[in-house]
Amino acid sequence: MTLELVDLSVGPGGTQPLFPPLNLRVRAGEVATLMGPSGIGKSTLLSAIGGHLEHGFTVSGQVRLNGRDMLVLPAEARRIGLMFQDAVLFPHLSVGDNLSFGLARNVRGRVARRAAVEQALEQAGLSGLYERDPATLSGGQKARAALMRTLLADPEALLLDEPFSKLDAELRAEIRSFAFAHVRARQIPALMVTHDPDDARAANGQTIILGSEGDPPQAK
Ligand SMILES: Nc1ncnc2c1ncn2[C@@H]1O[C@H](COP(=O)(O)OP(=O)(O)OP(=O)(O)O)[C@@H](O)[C@H]1O
Repeated sequence: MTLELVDLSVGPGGTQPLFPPLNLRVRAGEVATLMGPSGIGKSTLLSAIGGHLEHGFTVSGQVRLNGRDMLVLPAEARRIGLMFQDAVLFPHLSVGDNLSFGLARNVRGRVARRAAVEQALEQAGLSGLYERDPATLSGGQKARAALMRTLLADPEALLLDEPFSKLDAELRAEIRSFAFAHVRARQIPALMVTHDPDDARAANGQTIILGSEGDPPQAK
């Protein structure tokens, strides 16, 4: 699986794009890192790729996943998973029901769905916590559960928007390697926005600096 961005640019409609057209090819199992000054448009770019661009923004160029053009598809048809720093578990659902919510629709039947969630909980080191109230989980457990919920949808690419920035240093390293290990095991391409050079080093893929050609970020 490969994620390709071809001359991709994004901007508020009717004005200059936020950054020069971007060309990028992220290979299967690679975590590519996207860095750049605040306000340059990193999160907006991820939203365009995932299909969650806010009203009023326009996108030009192409997003190709396994050769298929994504920009013509609605977000739910793109099979692109998103993990961001404020990813929270739904407070009114148990931990297991949170994961079940993410589970791909093609897993049918109560028993099969329960088994898939139990297996995911085990992979995330959360065995036995199906019925738990998410509020009672530790920060690391919550982060692993949120990532598992995203992965259970069986995405063909993963977008990470500063997903570790609210975790302390030790947890950050743990959750980071957990996330990257899953990207490698599933052989999906991943694109991560971060301000932390340690994240980029750990990702060990390409690093793209938006706005590195001297273009000033747009005024906020
Ligand atoms: N809903 C919105 N309406 C209008 N402008 C917006 C909206 N969301 C973002 N912007 C503007 O678009 C530009 C890009 O924002 P974006 O959040 O993508 O930047 P970023 O590079 O991810 O920044 P940071 O590193 O601070 O998260 C900024 O100038 C921002 O003010």
